[in-house]
Amino acid sequence: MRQMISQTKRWVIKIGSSLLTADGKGLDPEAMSSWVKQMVTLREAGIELILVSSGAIAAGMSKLNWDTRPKEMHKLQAAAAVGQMILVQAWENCFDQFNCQAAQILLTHEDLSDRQRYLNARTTLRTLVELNIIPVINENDTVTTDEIQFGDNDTLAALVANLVEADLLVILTDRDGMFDADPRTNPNAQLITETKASDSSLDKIAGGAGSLGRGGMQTKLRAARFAARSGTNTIIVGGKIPNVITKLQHGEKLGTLLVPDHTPIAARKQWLAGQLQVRGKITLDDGAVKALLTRHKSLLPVGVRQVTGDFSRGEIVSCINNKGDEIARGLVNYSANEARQIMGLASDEIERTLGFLNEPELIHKDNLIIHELLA
Ligand SMILES: Nc1ncnc2c1ncn2[C@@H]1O[C@H](COP(=O)(O)OP(=O)(O)O)[C@@H](O)[C@H]1O
Ligand SMILES: N[C@@H](CCC(=O)OP(=O)(O)O)C(=O)O
Repeated sequence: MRQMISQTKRWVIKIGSSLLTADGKGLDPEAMSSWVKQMVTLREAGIELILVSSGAIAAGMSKLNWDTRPKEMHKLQAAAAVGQMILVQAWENCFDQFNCQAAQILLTHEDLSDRQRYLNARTTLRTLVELNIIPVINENDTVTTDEIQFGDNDTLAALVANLVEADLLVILTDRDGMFDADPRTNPNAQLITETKASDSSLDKIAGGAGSLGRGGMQTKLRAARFAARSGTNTIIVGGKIPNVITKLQHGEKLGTLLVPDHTPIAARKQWLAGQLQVRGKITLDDGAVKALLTRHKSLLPVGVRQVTGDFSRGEIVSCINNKGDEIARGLVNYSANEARQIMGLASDEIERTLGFLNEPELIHKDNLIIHELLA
């Protein structure tokens, strides 16, 4: 299986805060330079590369002499604003040493949730990669709010992997990979070398973050599942292992490899599945559940029993069965109020009831993603 890694052509490499900062004492330029050296070699071997780098808040905290991570959003944002400059300068210096060009991209959730902005981001990234420039991505922390932030860069890296249809997502972190228990609390924990990203037994063993990072193993596992949607393999691995990137490229069995078990889903559905903000819920009757899950049909108003929440046409809603389990998610063709008026009706009654007809379906099958493909 690891030999397959040496055949891959497009990688997203994510480096976490806990790794980038030498124990919270600012950035670790030596480590950064060593990763850059390996990335440049990878690039020279014809592998396209995108870097997702955390560390702005940690670098800012160190510059401001703050010992503990603040809880308040505005202070985190101030630290990120200070730190992002330091971070990107440090990367620029490293890439410069190896005569390699890099570019900064700061993304917000909205850049990936709006279809037009998603397409723009994809084109820009592709252009940079074609120009042999290595994009260095971080979340645009200074302008995000609680509700819309990715929060952890594991999720961001996975959505970027979906965006560019990467073959491999490498998550470099401060542990050698994912262990069968949190190694902070269990010294006998064993490294998991390879499994399916969908393996549900992993849910129990992936714990939260250390003091600097945001997500811990939980968000790395979620990221691997997101990445699996575009057929992307994920390796969670220790960034301090000497020449770790080069070793992975040569097929060495390091870290935890999480493999997808689905064939890649179409780009539009990938985009849909990556949407984190659900605006409402639609409860389906049993017939509609079956039509969606087994016959891959569109959702018609006739199969709807209840509509909860306040959403507009074009927003994302969750489809639930009568037990409240989510079975699908999709882009809705009618607002919540309109959906309430037409639920239970045949499609040819929509126009008579509302006075207009957008579409005969409440959610078209092309805009619907069923639960097995959701995280
Ligand atoms: N099962 C597990 N295996 C490995 N590490 C785990 C596990 N559960 C929780 N962790 C914690 O996750 C931390 C890495 O995540 P995090 O602190 O968010 O780092 P990063 O900044 O690299 O994203 C590790 O330091 C470890 O303490
Ligand atoms: N965007 C933030 C990263 C958030 C974060 O802590 O992410 P991670 O260390 O990857 O869990 C920053 O640059 O500080």
